[in-house]
Amino acid sequence: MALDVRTITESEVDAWCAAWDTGSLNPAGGADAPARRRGLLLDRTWAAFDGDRAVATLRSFPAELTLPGGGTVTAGAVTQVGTAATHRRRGLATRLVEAELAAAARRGEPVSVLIASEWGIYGRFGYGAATEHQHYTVDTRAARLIDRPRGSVEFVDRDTARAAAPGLHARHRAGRPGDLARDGLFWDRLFGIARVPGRPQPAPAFHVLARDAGGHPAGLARYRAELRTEHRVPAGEATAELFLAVSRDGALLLWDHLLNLDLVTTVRVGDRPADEALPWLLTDARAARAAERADFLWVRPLDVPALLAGRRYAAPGRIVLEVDDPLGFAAGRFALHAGGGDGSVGHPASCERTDAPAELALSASALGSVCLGGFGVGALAAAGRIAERIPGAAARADAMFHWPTAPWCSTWF
Ligand SMILES: CC(=O)SCCNC(=O)CCNC(=O)[C@H](O)C(C)(C)COP(=O)(O)OP(=O)(O)OC[C@H]1O[C@@H](n2cnc3c(N)ncnc32)[C@H](O)[C@@H]1OP(=O)(O)O
Repeated sequence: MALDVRTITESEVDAWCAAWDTGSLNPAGGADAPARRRGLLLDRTWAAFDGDRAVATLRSFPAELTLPGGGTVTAGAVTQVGTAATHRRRGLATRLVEAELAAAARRGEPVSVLIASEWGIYGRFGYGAATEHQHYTVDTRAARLIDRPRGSVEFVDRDTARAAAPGLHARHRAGRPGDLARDGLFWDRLFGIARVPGRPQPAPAFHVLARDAGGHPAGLARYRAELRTEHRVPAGEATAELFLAVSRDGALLLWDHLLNLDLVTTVRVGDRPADEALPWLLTDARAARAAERADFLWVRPLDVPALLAGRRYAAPGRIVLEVDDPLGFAAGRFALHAGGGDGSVGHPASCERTDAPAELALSASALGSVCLGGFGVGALAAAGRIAERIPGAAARADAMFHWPTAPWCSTWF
């Protein structure tokens, strides 16, 4: 029987959730059926059907993605891609991804984004790894901050923290390429107000709000502590589930709080940027150990002019790019011209289709990797993933595309 790929109706939500549970190998997910319905946009919730049985899933939602320089584009954020083990390697995920990409292009979304469960899956569809993250473990006995923080930190209840979070995050993401806007449901789930389907309810946690010397909110952390001893010497661990600082003072205040918790000798903070400031805030950077640095957000360009003209560039310049895209969305030759502006947040740019000779040739996936400034054009060219048609073009583009703030997306979806 032919396998049908289409968006679902309201009456198919339970079947879709069950198919995702099977595809993602989670036998416990079904218990959360009502919680799962929240956040599903039916016209963006796809399934492959074998007869009337859903056997593969994919859904998306619109999310604002910050570009270098603070501009934003609407991204189609793709998640819950899964195929039942009985139906794998029959092209179902391919059909779902391609259907979603075509729909995203019709909706006018310049990019599609996702978090890849495995590196090897999504490059073939034109996605490229664009941001990185890493986890930190800090030995509080060795960690001393270089400056005394100015301002204050107070414990707040969960609802106060929940109320402060969106405003702080909006300030944070304005200056951080690669981050995504978060909706109310995201925050409700993070604070344990709404259930995260298929996962245990988060354990209760402490919330601290940092205020700068002027009394303005500058940071927010949510953390839990596990106390234990080694030979009756305290050896507790604190783990921050949220560490959101919008200024140097905000970061110093939150670190000062966490690193000085009595009975705690280890502080863990996950999902930090590639250019995390913590080591530079310590008198001994080795007190903070980074681990598991890895790709996080993958970007798939769909509308190249909208994407490239939406960001700012570190250096002025002109470059003609030839983008190879077997699916067609991003294919073509594009003239990018960056210049002007006062340079304080990079140079604005124009980007349009051109017949001029190409200077650099790259796949849609490679463009996805370099478009936020995290991975260098030079590095990809050296690896043979970007081809120079004119000597020196990669170095020129590298200087333009590089961005001083590493792209970072700490938003799991
Ligand atoms: C954004 C997110 O949701 S990430 C979550 C992704 N989902 C998971 O990891 C859940 C477990 N895995 C699965 O459900 C499935 O294996 C999927 C969704 C990854 C792939 O589903 P399938 O329907 O089997 O994919 P499909 O048949 O379209 O395969 C397409 C191609 O990708 C390749 N491929 C599929 N999975 C992988 C993988 N894990 N690693 C490398 N290549 C892969 C296939 O070999 C195939 O290549 P080919 O055409 O050259 O033979």
